[in-house]
Amino acid sequence: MQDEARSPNEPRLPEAFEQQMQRWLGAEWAAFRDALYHRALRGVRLHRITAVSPAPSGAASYPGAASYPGAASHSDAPRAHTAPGRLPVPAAVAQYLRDPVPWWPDAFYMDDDAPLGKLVYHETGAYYLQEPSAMAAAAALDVQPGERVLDLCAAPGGKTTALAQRLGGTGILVANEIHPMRVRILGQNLERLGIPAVITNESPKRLAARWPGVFDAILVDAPCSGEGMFRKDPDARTAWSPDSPDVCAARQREILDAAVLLLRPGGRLVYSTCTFNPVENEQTIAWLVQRHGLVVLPLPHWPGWDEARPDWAGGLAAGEVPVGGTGLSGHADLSHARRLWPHRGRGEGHFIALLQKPDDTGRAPNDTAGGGAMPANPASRAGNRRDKGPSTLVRLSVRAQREWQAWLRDMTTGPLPEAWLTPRLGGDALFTDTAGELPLDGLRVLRPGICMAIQKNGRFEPHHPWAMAVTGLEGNPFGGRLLALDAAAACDYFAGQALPAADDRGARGPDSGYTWCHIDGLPAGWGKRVSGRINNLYPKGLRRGGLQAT
Ligand SMILES: C[S@@+](CC[C@H](N)C(=O)[O-])C[C@H]1O[C@@H](n2cnc3c(N)ncnc32)[C@H](O)[C@@H]1O
Repeated sequence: MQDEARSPNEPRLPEAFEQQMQRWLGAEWAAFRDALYHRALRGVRLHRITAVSPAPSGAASYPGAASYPGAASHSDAPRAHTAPGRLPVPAAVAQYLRDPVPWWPDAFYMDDDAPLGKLVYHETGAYYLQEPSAMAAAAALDVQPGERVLDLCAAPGGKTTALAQRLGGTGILVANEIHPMRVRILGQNLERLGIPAVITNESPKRLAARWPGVFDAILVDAPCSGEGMFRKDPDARTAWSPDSPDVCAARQREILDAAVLLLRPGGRLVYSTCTFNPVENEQTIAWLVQRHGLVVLPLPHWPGWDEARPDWAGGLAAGEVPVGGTGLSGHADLSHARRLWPHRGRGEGHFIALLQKPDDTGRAPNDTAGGGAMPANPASRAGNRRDKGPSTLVRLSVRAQREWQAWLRDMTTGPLPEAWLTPRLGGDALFTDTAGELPLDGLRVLRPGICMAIQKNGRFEPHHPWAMAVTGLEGNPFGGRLLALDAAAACDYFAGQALPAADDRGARGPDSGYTWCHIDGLPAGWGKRVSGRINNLYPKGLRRGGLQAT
């Protein structure tokens, strides 16, 4: 339960942290400290499913429906929009949803002990578990359909999945992560949620050299000293040292230098951290404004979104008491940025600022139209050469294209997305062309798009991410090849067990071949019907026992 005090055995807050926060917060210190010794708040963002009704009569019911705290006072703010094609929230999930999170549609608080991470529906990408304050950064960027969007520090991918929801499959989405292990987790999460993104494993500096001025909107969810995670993650307390904020601030500024280069004139940048220290927050934004001439744009006042502190932007020496009210630095527009405090709102500690890059005339316009010119792509001049690695994608030969489309016709029914008909080849894998004109050559690319199939011994084999790219039964392209699993059978499937071809646990399907396995239209993965049984093609690395049906 969210207000229970934490166990006394957990590590204490670092003393130097306590001292500095006490100096900054003054009279508020006691409330702040008290909040940090309570449990963190938990949240969930629905992805393939919806609990927000398009019409009042169709409303899915959830226990917290009557108590949305910001509904009355924020009715004019950019509130929920429903995504067409989302499925109704299953009862097994609905029972755990509590109050809506005001700043993101179809996002909810949940109890501390809600087992949503262990339900089979989690493996279908029906939702993403995310702490409520962490949903604020993507809300602040307010991505529009068709935009070119970059998530520069993306792993494990929570915010990328929110940005993708706003794009709805339009535009271009690049998720970058510098860390080679973390980029794999990012890949798994995006695949589970069926997100068509280009995933790169690069330093921001190298991306900036390759893609200058390309993006309409960039999220820099910066690596930080993590003070805002102290109550969610006790390890964050032990990892912190008094030097952490300054070390992180230097790294954040390098990342921001690159982000500004990547942004088109007039484009938007959200900078966010999960820490309290002004050196990583107001002072970094003040530095950014002075160095690159960006303008800080106002953000909404959602419940618990406090104005940032212009009076903390002036460069405080360790132990220095900030001068309240008057503003040390003259960056009055820093109050447009927001601080989410654990003792004032319902979430963990975060900082978010929305900035705009001036256009070519030096002004910061409010236009959102059009991206910058794409840099030249040497790969596109390379013709139909088959290079190694997915960062060099080539068109299929005429013959291979014919074979692919014949196989695709056999696998599917009905009209297909253009991207499926004309995939690109990267090594032996066929990917949807998610990057468009964005040149990928010379970059470390984990996935250039959705991997639909692998070419093996002159044949095609469907690949797991393709199964996850589809939601729903109406108009389902795999219409002749469906296998319905009930939640109990899905527990077996995700654990890697072979499924009987037609048993009394709800598994039904066609007689032969590749089969799209699902739970009420939520994707699970591929199976292959062979000699009266169904081979389980769920990837070995993702298999998980002990999942729950409810
Ligand atoms: C706060 S986390 C991102 C969380 C992610 N946006 C999400 O919502 O799931 C910051 C990320 O920045 C990455 N990072 C660390 N150093 C970096 C650097 N020098 N440049 C770019 N990214 C870096 C970390 O590996 C980490 O994954």
